Parts: sequence; structure tokens; C-alpha cells
Amino acid sequence: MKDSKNKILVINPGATSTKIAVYQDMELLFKKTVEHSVQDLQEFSRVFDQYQYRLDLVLQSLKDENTNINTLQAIVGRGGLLKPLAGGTYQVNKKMIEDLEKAEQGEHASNLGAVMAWNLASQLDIPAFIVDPVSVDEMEPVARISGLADLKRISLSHALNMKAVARKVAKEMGKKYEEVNLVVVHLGTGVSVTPHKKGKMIDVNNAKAEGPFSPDRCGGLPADQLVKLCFSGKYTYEELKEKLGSKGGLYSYFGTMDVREVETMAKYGDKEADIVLDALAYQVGKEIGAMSTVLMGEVDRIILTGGIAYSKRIVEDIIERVKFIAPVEVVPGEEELESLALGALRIMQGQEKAAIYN
Ligand SMILES: Nc1ncnc2c1ncn2[C@@H]1O[C@H](COP(=O)(O)OP(=O)(O)OP(=O)(O)O)[C@@H](O)[C@H]1O
Ligand SMILES: CCCC(=O)O
Repeated sequence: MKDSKNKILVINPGATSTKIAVYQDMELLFKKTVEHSVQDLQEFSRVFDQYQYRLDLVLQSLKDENTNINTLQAIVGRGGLLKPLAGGTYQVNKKMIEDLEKAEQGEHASNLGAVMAWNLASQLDIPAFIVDPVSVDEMEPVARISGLADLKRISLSHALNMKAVARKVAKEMGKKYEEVNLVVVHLGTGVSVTPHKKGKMIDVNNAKAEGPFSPDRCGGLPADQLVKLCFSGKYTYEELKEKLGSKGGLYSYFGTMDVREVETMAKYGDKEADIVLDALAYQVGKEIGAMSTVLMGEVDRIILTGGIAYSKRIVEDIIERVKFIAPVEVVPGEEELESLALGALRIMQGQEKAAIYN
């Protein structure tokens, strides 16, 4: 193991924020979250078009913190919608950038993580990495069957945060991640509900298309009504895709993705806000129940994490519904920046070899 200190820039582009941090080995030098309103992002038709806007914010943050970019030894970004991959740290390469540019698996803010890391790192002649990308796929064969021969279920999730939080909770239990069964729920702008069986995410609601609705996504919809809507002439393909993928969920009801705003509406008597928040907790609870059956009921812990896990109302409602299954741990926010830095550090210190994307 090398003993020299490694300065690592971490970039995590999310749907409603860009999170930036610099670590010296595992010591956090600074961390910053820049929130993006719907208005900030509405001028960009594709996620890729946000590249310069988000990069400028990263560079400005480094400047504000008096961090000379030339002192960095590596850059690590959140990995996006790549092809299905095993978990781990990947060195960013040209093929990965090309795939992200084509967005074949779909548009997502995290697609920009590798691209920003790669472009900056190339200028500095240092390596760029991603860790546990959105497309980590550890599903069992039975979970891939959709029920229609034309369609396969796929694994897209908040793998990075869920695996990091799962490891942390397992450690608190005095066990290894590979020794426990967990249902981990990421409650962010998107929602992932995942059964982790002895260190593997053996199923997941594809957080872009299935399961509970979320602040900006509709989750699973009544298929027959959706087909009718598709052919109604009311929306173009692009409009409907946007509606389902980034303007669904809470946004479709209230024009905001901010749970706090909807909670305030409910508090001041808005009945629709009240029932839609109830429905969010209801759907998440129902999905936890379903994923617990994937683990045959052998669930050591249920974990609630992500930004919405700060919401007392939603968390209490979910716990009330699922506490009969297993004890519930609440880990609000996310551990993504630290996990990204740690993933890069493991490679830089020679503890692991970076996986190759091809
Ligand atoms: N204190 C709070 N109470 C209630 N909701 C909150 C609180 N803080 C954040 N949220 C909600 O959390 C959601 C965002 O979560 P998070 O920051 O984990 O998502 P993201 O990083 O934008 O996207 P994702 O996690 O899906 O990649 C928003 O709907 C926000 O309103
Ligand atoms: C597709 C799941 C990842 C996210 O929404 O951030």
C-alpha cells in the first residue's frame, strides 16, 4: 500500500443538485451542494446539454475553496445509466463516454458524472473513476421476467448510496454486508426499493420505471390506461417520456419535486397534497413488503435513506406499515460522496484493481 496522500475531487450530479467534494485520502477538505430548481434546468432539452452549466459550478466551487485543480491526483464521478455491470470501481474510458453520450439506457443527471470527471482528468493527466453506477445489475434470473415476452425487467437504482448505507448498517450490527439480508430503500428524487441478499441486490424496482412514484417519476402505472394515453394523440413520444421520467410523481400533481413544499401545502389544508403524500408512503411500504417476500421474509433490517428520509411524516408512515417485517433503520441523506472517494482510494492505494468498461 502506498502511503502518500491522495487528493480526490468527487462530483455527484443528481436530478435536483450537483454535489462536489474534495478529499485528502479519506479526510474531507470541503463539501458543497448546489441545488437546481426546475427553472435552472428547463432551458436544457437533454441532460448532456447541462454539461457546461454543471462543470462551471464545479470549477467555481474549487475556486471558492482555494483548491488548485493541479493539486488533484484523481477525479471520481457518480456513474450513470451504462450497460448492466457488476458493482465496483471502474476507470472511465472512451467507450464509457461514448455510451453515456448516446444515452441508450436513458437520460439521467448521473450520466454527466463520468463525463465531467473524464474531461477534467484528461486535461490534468490523472485518472477518472466511477463507483457502483446506477446500472449495477445483480438481479437473479427469475427477477428479470416481466410477464410479457417482448420486455425484460432491468436493474437501474441508487446502487452507490444503498450499498454504502447497507455496509454501514451491517457494520453497526457487528456483521459484514455479505452476512446479512436487508431491504434498502433510497428515497430521493427517484425511489429504489431493493432486497440485498448477503451482499447482492437480487432485485429492484427499476427506479426509472417501476415501483412507487417519487418526487419526479410516476413509477409503475396501470398498463392499459398508459397504452391508451400513448395512442391518444394528446402527447408526442418525447413529451410523454419526459412526463413519465422527470415530470411525473409529485411534480405531476403539484408542479414541484420538493417534498417539503408539498408537506407545507398539506399542513395548510390542501387535501390532495395530504393524500398524495399518504400514497407515497403507502406505495413505498407496499414495495418493501413485496421485496421482503423476495428474501422469503428473512429480513435482518429495513433501511430508509435519501433526502426524503428527513421527512418525519413519510418515515413514520412507512415504519408503521412495515415494522412487522423487521426493525427499521433510518439513515437520512446519502453517503455518496464519501463512497465515491473511498472507491477511488481503494484503487489508488492498490487495494483493488479498477474494473474495465468495455
Ligand atoms: N428535510 C426534508 N424533509 C422532507 N423532504 C426532504 C428534506 N430534505 C430533502 N427532502 C426531499 O428529498 C428529495 C431529494 O432527495 P435527494 O437529495 O436524495 O435526491 P437527489 O440527489 O436530487 O436525487 P436522487 O437521490 O434520486 O439521485 C426532494 O424531494 C426533497 O424535497
Ligand atoms: C435510476 C436511478 C438513479 C436515480 O434516479 O438517481
